[in-house]
Amino acid sequence: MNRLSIVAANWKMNGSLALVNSMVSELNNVTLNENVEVVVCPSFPYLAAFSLASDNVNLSKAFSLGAQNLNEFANGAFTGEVSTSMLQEVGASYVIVGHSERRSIYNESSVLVAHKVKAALSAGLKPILCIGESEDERVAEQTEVVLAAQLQPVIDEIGIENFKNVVIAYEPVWAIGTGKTASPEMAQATHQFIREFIAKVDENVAVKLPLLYGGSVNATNCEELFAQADIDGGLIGGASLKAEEFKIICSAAKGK
Ligand SMILES: O=C[C@H](O)COP(=O)(O)O
Repeated sequence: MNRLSIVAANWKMNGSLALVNSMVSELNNVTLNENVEVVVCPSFPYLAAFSLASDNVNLSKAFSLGAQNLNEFANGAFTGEVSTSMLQEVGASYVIVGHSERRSIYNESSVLVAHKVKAALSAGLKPILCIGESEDERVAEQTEVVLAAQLQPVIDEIGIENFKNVVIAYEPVWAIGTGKTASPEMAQATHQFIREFIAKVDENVAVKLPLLYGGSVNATNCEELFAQADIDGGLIGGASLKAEEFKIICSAAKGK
């Protein structure tokens, strides 16, 4: 099938220059399976340092740099914001968009998320588009409705053909940072729904789309999760800050 698997580290508002340097040298020793890419997304101030440290050790091209957010405008009076060209200039090639923490804490709507996805793509950055339901929504059996409502504005904004440069991360909100991972079967069923949702619009795009799982992935549960037919790696929070554990997770990913 030849579908890329991706393990993406979302450091959130954690980390330090020391972690950047130690992580780069640890990652330099990881053996990845074929067709696997690892993306590290530290906070904005550490992007350039990560780039430089990777260049210094000549880190394999299978390791990429990503940002955790972007502004949808090219430049201007947006204090505290960061543009796509700035991200590119410091070496980022991916950017996380629509993480549930941005949606809930910073009130980012699915329409704004769609604009950010478009801005990322226009600048040649690959968006890692996060979608996921809350615990109440799952209990109310609204998961599929919620996911469809998060995906549709992006499809409308960028057109399905542009999903060939998009990565989707399914992260059930109730599993993020809680230690409550979705069971591999539950995660697989939801990933299958997402792939079929995209396939209804374009089957070729759906087959190649990397679908990552996020939510309390760790060294113990990663193998079983990544073995599921529609799970193409993970978006890793807490466990991505511990080099030894993150290395195990990276090695568990296999291209499909
Ligand atoms: O972006 C990463 C996710 O929010 C998962 O975080 P976690 O692995 O700490 O649960």
